[in-house]
Amino acid sequence: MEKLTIKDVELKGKKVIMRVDFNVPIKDGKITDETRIKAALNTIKYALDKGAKVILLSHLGRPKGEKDPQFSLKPVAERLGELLNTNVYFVDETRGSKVEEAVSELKEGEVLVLENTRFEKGETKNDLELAKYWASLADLHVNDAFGTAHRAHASNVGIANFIPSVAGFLMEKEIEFLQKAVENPEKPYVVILGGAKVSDKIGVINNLLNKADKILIGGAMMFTFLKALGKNVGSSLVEEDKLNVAKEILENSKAKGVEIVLPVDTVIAQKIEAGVEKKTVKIDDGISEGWMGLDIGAETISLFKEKISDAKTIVWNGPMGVFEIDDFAFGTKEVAHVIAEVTKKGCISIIGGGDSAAAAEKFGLASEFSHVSTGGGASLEFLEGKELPGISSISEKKNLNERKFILAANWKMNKTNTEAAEFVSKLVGQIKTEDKFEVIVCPPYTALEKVRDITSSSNIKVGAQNVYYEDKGAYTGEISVNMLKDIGVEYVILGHSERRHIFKESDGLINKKLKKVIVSGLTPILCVGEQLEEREKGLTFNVVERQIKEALYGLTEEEARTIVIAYEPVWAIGTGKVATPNQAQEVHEFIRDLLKDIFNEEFAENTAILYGGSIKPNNYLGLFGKPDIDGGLVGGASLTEDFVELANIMKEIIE
Ligand SMILES: Nc1ncnc2c1ncn2[C@@H]1O[C@H](COP(=O)(O)OP(=O)(O)O)[C@@H](O)[C@H]1O
Ligand SMILES: O=C(OP(=O)(O)O)[C@H](O)COP(=O)(O)O
Repeated sequence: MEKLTIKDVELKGKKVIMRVDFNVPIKDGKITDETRIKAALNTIKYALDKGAKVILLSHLGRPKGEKDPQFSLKPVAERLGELLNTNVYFVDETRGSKVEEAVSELKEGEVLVLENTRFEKGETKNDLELAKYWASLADLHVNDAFGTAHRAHASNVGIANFIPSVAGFLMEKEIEFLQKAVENPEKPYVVILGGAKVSDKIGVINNLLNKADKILIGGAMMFTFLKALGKNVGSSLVEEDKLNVAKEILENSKAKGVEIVLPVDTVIAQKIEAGVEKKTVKIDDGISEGWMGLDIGAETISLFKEKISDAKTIVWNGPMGVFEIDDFAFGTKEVAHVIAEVTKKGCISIIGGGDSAAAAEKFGLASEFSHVSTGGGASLEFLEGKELPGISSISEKKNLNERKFILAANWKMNKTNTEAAEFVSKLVGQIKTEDKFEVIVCPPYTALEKVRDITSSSNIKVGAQNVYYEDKGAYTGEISVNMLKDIGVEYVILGHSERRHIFKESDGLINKKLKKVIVSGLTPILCVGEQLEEREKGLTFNVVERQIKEALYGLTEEEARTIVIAYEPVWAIGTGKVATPNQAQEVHEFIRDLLKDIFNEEFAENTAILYGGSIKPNNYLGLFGKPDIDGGLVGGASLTEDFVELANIMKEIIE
């Protein structure tokens, strides 16, 4: 599954709330490394050039949910204006009238920075009320904050519950490079780990043991491994509680045929300070008490160079020594140079880590790498194979050969024949699906034939909103399947919540209707969904499971194969309340797993599961961007030209 990016959506005139990671080091009010600001410029400029009204959100440092001047984004906003060479508005608030006024005055092509998101208590708690507020300021969310992707916060994750969230260019690039390193790295694949803590990197090492050919370990973390091997490491930085873990990793690496390369010499000193006495000792000779290893030695640099020389993929996380002090920067510098050299020969080299990136910048080598990640923790967790919440919350592109996608209109008891003919004639002229998805219009019975006549020259199909299961007879007011087939109807909605709760249709009756529709060669759209009090009692899955099992009772896999399912939470139908994309996805996933249990994996994967309930153009991308939502059963919005906009949204994101 690929993520939707800013390039896949319309921006002109839209209010775009963009989450960036401007968490830059600031000393005495001065930004000491602006890598992260520069990394976001492409996306910001693109949005502005397309005529969007851009509202930037970011955190800075770790204020504890209250205003703290030392963490104000004001200096960042000023620097951004210089880098963009344009006026950047700044509001020293995170919500309220000043924010709303500034947003309302924003013109196309202008940018506004709001104050530090972490001045809000709800930010780090992923408070949905706060997320909903920020979402209310805009039409679209662009997530370009890769460095924050391992955090599930309101401004990068919660917000995606309320408006569509797409990836910015930085996010897209980070995912592309790190995915390559995790999923299908070209070999030989060499991982170089350093930095201060084994505990930070254990997950990476264990995950990469399944992929890497060699893992080179420097930095402070080498001493935990060396001590685990019985070496005397003096007063070097060791994580005593990780000695067994280190032993396990060394054992695992042998079992997996991965070569773990440890330093053979180290530069030692008695203090971490510039200008102190230092010397190089062989690891096998041991380090005296009071001395600590602060860099890898010359022999180790040669050894690492030889191990790196034929690499086709390199991931580097963590400096080889205390690179901030020149006395102990040589190992990091030399390793960076070697990586730059092999990169020139076609190796894919990725730096994943804030300090490693800073080291590359320090030696003027950052541009020599294939990719320098802007996220330390985020790239680490990505390399560990973890799912990052700030990535999974971004809407996904849909792939044509995945399964059938459908946009269905349930007009309910609306539109006379004349109104129906007039409206559907417009739809025929405006809806172009490019064969990417099915469009079905379900008018009242009285308009079925007329609508079928008008749509027969298009690829819009027609469906009924109900049917009876008998072929004919004394069933006043009912319609038979044959009557529908006779006028070219192909789909039938069954079990809609209004049929169930207003007209008291039972699961048993729905089962009979479903069988009749299927045996007659029409396609059923089976509606299921819980009522508010059932959801509040935590019975959603129980209700949906019962409705599906009862409806499918007695049907073989072959007979049920054509079925379409529509999950319509009753509390969201016609109420203006819409299930959040995550709420809907959760139930869709449950339904797909239930179909797997009832029939099999293939059946479940091939069944279209539509969402229904207050779908509107401003929430549809977020819903349809979820992996198990295959389209919509649209009520109110299908009676207006919003329906055309919904079709256009689907066209944009199905590739
Ligand atoms: N031998 C060492 N002894 C003590 N600290 C070290 C040593 N080698 C590296 N470090 C420290 O490790 C820190 C960076 O580690 P880490 O945060 O894991 O890197 P990254 O941010 O790239 O993931 C640096 O501040 C560096 O000074
Ligand atoms: O600097 C960051 O992470 P990193 O130090 O792991 O690169 C991100 O901006 C996240 O900040 P946080 O770790 O305070 O949540």
